[in-house]
Amino acid sequence: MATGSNLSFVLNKVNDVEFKDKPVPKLKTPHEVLVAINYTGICGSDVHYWTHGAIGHFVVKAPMVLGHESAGTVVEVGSGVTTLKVGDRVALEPGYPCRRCANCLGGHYNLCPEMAFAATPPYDGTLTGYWAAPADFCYKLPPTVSLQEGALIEPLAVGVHIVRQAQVTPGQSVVVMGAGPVGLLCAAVARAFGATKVVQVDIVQKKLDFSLGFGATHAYLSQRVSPEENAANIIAAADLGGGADVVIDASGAEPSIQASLHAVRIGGTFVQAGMGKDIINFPIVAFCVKEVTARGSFRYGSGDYKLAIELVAAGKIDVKKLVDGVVPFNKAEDAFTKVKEGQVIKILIAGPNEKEGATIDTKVDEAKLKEAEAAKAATGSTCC
Ligand SMILES: NC(=O)c1ccc[n+]([C@@H]2O[C@H](COP(=O)([O-])OP(=O)(O)OC[C@H]3O[C@@H](n4cnc5c(N)ncnc54)[C@H](O)[C@@H]3O)[C@@H](O)[C@H]2O)c1
Ligand SMILES: OC[C@H](O)C(O)[C@@H](O)CO
Repeated sequence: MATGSNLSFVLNKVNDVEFKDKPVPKLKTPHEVLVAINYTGICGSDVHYWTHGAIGHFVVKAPMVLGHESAGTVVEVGSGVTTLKVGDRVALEPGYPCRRCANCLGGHYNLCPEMAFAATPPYDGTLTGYWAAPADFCYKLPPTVSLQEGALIEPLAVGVHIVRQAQVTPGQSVVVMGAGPVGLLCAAVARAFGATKVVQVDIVQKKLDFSLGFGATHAYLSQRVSPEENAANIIAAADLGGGADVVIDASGAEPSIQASLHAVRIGGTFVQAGMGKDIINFPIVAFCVKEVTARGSFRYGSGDYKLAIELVAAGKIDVKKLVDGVVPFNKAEDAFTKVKEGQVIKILIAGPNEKEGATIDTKVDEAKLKEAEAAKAATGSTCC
């Protein structure tokens, strides 16, 4: 049961946020659980809604709670829930599809037109005390994965989906345009999938310096030259021969999308994940004569959260390295400012019922950890 406050971080309108105590949500079906939010990361989209009030046709027309990168602890379970119990620590998948349309039934629920996604207007987000959600969209964290890592499963699942769209296989070369959280995670996932050369590209040197200790094997600082020249430099920097097997755009920037089509090899794959300008100039002839396979990538779908958790549990991706700090709930606006100013890669906001100033995650249960290690030794599995 909920025993704390349901203080929420609400965006009223552009550059106008406030803390509001809202009623604790009620379970709407027997298949839902109530989760006390422990930690929430800030996504670029949260900051964009705060500073611009809209992303594309999603417009903030009424006050909306921000946040969708969260992990928490189950405090109540509906009568039909068999997979979770009170006390379980979970990563929240924050978008709820209709489960009935052709996309949902065809296995692509992330493309559901009826998707109710947290902190995408008109739906409230997870920077709140308690969150009611379908149990099957709450993923139990293995004892070896902390709640702070749990809050990073959402952006990692974005990276997993992108690299799956790219169909990266062992031994391939991958170029990732952009070294923000999404690009960094794409590079790390590509390495975990067996890519042997992963080139991170950005316009900010300090982001590239970080990338080399995270997922990338090579880094390239994009220059103010033509896209063809930047592509040639990328190819030379990592000795990619005729070009990269896969190029992922995680920047949304027009010059980087153009360079992508010149950096990919003949017959290679290009995935567009960055979301910048709606309309850009695209090097259509390079795309055509190389017979490039091009795919989009949107959020995450079947199996992406599960794999993201596996990658963290197995020690393949150390998401903690992305976290620059943890702030108490009442410092949420400062945290948003730090992200807006580019001072941090990721900053976590503790839930309103976490101890004031909580900066250290102590939620790993030692007994459960030993139990899991024994199970892992017996089965080779890393999952809960
Ligand atoms: N497809 C999806 O489901 C999905 C999900 C989350 C985010 N996104 C999008 O993915 C992109 C990355 O997200 P993020 O949170 O990492 O954002 P971010 O803004 O932190 O990262 C973008 C990076 O691109 C770099 N960049 C800008 N111009 C560049 C250029 N010409 N060449 C190379 N790099 C350049 C920036 O310096 C920055 O580091 C954004 O466009 C975001 O909207 C997409
Ligand atoms: O991680 C998923 C993305 O941040 C969301 O799609 C965002 O744009 C909100 O709608």
